[in-house]
Amino acid sequence: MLRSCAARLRTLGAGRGGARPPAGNPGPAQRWFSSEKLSANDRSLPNPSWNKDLRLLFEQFMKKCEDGSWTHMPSYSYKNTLSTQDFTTLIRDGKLPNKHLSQAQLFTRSYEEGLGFEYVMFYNDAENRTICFFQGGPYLQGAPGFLHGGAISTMIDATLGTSAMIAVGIVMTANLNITFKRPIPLGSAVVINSQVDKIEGRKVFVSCNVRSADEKTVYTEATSLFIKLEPGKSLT
Ligand SMILES: CCCCCCCCCCCCCCCC(=O)SCCNC(=O)CCNC(=O)[C@H](O)C(C)(C)COP(=O)(O)OP(=O)(O)OC[C@H]1O[C@@H](n2cnc3c(N)ncnc32)[C@H](O)[C@@H]1OP(=O)(O)O
Repeated sequence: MLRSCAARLRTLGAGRGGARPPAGNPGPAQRWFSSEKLSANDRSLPNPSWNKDLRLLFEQFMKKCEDGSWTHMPSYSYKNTLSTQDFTTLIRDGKLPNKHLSQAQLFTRSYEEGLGFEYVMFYNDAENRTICFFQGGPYLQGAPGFLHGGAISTMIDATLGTSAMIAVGIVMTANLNITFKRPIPLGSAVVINSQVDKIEGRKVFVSCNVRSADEKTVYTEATSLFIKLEPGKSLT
């Protein structure tokens, strides 16, 4: 099952809004999410810290991958990989601190198993949607017993950013507007349901809500603007 989802994922191009790479010439989006070489380190698969709800949601959506309507997205810590090289090559910015880059890894994958961000994302091509199932661990506490607002904002940014990247290629967050409606209990599984609302030139408008696993409680709502990066343009 895992293999069939990964195979479908590899057919995704650099994005609907952008040009798809020619066959046999994988584009950057394929490399970020492809499980070809790194599957042993895939952090989006269940581990013992996942609670019952997170496992159930994962299993439900892996089943939905079987008919090709949804795609499971592998996820890695991106320690000094091709992905970050793609990014630095794209923006051609000599001022990037290479000394730190050698130690860099993806923020949301930098905690030990169960302590920080445990999550998995699935993507629906026809509906333009990315869904993230997320369980915040004990190191992400804000108010006692609840998830820190910055932690949920991080996962919202990551989910919306993934939606935007699938749509157009490499993007950065230009703005992110969040309404916190209810606090999220630490250790509970939540569903971040995002969609691309509109693409205007390099601007990608995306939105999401965050609900409890049973969908009864709406915790958070957000809208965001991502900008597709212009090759060769310095950002600093
Ligand atoms: C990447 C490889 C990793 C691979 C691994 C994969 C990992 C799996 C994925 C996880 C996903 C993570 C997602 C996290 C994503 C971040 O965390 S990004 C970090 C936070 N964001 C930043 O640091 C961005 C800082 N800002 C900037 O660098 C620049 O302002 C931007 C956003 C790149 C835009 O700069 P620019 O390309 O020069 O664009 P610019 O020409 O100024 O504006 C273009 C248009 O957008 C409009 N615009 C720009 N900014 C705004 C704004 N704030 N409000 C409204 N309009 C705006 C302009 O008015 C203009 O409009 P038009 O005149 O065309 O109508």
